[in-house]
Amino acid sequence: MGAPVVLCFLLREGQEGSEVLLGRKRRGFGVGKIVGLGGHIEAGETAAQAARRELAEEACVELDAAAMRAAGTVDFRFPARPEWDMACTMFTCTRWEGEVCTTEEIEPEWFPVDALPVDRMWQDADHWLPIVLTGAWAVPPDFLVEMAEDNETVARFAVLGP
Ligand SMILES: Nc1[nH]c(=O)nc2c1ncn2[C@H]1C[C@H](O)[C@@H](COP(=O)(O)OP(=O)(O)OP(=O)(O)O)O1
Repeated sequence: MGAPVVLCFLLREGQEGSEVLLGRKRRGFGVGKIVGLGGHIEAGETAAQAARRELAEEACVELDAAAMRAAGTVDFRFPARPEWDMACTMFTCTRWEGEVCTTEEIEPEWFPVDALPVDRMWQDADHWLPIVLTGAWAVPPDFLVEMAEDNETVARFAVLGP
């Protein structure tokens, strides 16, 4: 299993429908890409606690724990770079306090759920993110993403469950 990480997708209703908060990564892993907000789960933290800490650190918002919904998992595998493997737990959240801000880590931006910036994201996001964000599942889905030798192209994608 890869390093435990979390992603949390804030959702709001815009004029054209549902919108999600993503952001341009300004440093570290995936720099330059549009990514979900989140990061590594620290020792002693639950995934939900890590999501609240990361969203406060990366985007200045305090999530309302009661408005967080478990949204599945992604097992990210990088066979050419196994130290990059990550076991990702996901949440959506529809209520928070504070104004979204830009930090050293990320420049957050709202996108319509039906027009995700997939050309500027990790190539695999197109496979799983629309499913996660529609929320049209009763049980949160579990995905497997295996990257090719270049650590960018998707070699294998699978929905493991439910
Ligand atoms: N193939 C992939 N596609 C994708 O969309 N997101 C991926 C991915 N592989 C990893 N991620 C995400 C999951 C995780 O939340 C994030 C890890 O990057 P982090 O922001 O945690 O890394 P950093 O080391 O820059 O920062 P910290 O954890 O804050 O130290 O990358």
